[in-house]
Amino acid sequence: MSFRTQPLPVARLNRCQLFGPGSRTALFEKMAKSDADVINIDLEDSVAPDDKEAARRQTIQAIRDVDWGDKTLSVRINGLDTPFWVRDVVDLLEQASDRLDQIMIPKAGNASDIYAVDAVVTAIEKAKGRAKPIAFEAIIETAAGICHVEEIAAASPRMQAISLGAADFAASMGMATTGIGGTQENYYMIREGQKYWPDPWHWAHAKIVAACRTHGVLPVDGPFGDFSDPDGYRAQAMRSATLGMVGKWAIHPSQIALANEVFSPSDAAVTEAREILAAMEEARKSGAGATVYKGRLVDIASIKQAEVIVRQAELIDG
Ligand SMILES: C[C@H](C(=O)SCCNC(=O)CCNC(=O)[C@H](O)C(C)(C)COP(=O)(O)OP(=O)(O)OC[C@H]1O[C@@H](n2cnc3c(N)ncnc32)[C@H](O)[C@@H]1OP(=O)(O)O)[C@@H](O)C(=O)O
Ligand SMILES: [Mg+2]
Repeated sequence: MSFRTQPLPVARLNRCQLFGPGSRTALFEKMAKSDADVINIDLEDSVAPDDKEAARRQTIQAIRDVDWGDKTLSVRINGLDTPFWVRDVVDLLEQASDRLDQIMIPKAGNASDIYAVDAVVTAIEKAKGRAKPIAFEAIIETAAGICHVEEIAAASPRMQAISLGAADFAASMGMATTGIGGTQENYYMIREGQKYWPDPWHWAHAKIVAACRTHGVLPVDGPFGDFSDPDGYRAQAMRSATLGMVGKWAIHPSQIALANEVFSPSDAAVTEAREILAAMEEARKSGAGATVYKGRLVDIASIKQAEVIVRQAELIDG
């Protein structure tokens, strides 16, 4: 292990991030009552330009008036290339209550983008004496963002999560698809007349996980646009969980249970993880560094793998 140990991310559940436009006030109570761990009220791409002012005002009101329970409450501001983002940040910090936990920065391209938002947020927090510091999450959804994902993850102590925004990412990369997440029709291999569809987002997901784990940030899978395809959503979520992601966005309430299912370790997985830890403790007592568990090698690395599962289970059990 490098001398620089790997920091742990914030200890909170992030299995499902439910999105809803700040312009659709009728959804706020439904979002608050949902089983999502994180709520993202959107001021960006699900809000039409003419509705930006009203969406911002309605969102600030909802942060104050709606009972969001113990959810992580996050607002996606507009991109730094728009005329809206500064006013989004200033009004959220000056007018919304301390219930707001997090700001989501879309289309993050480099550390300077995070720095710019951090400078504005920090100044207003100091001016207002805000007790609870605002956390940040960023979306990697451009070619620049994936190239600079590590500096983005390290750009501020406020950084708590990073997601892949598949639609904008595909557009920025010039990918020949209009799909949002999941396998893509023309991205296949063929062998002996059989088609096999690999995951076109795999490399970006893996790069985001590596940057996040290096800097103690939660890696999260972004949207899956076809909410009439639960199997496709679940398959994408399971691939992301296997790669080390901790959750996935829901762009429709029907996706919440799917995300919670995939990103909550099964009872069998938790039992196995605890048994592996017990087997390794026995090995340690006998002075061994490796042992056999159900016919498989387990060694000190297996402890860390098992601890990931047990930690997640303990977060869920509260
Ligand atoms: C692409 C990436 C993104 O930007 S994703 C994030 C931004 N997008 C959004 O926030 C979209 C969120 N979803 C919606 O706005 C809606 O779900 C919908 C437009 C997709 C569908 O709405 P609707 O037709 O009203 O849905 P239903 O009739 O099926 O609704 C059934 C029922 O559920 C309630 N509902 C609908 N949506 C939500 C929601 N988001 N949260 C809570 N409740 C919701 C609806 O009111 C109905 O309730 P009822 O049964 O009580 O009537 C991008 O960044 C990238 O990848 O680059
Ligand atoms: Mg986007």
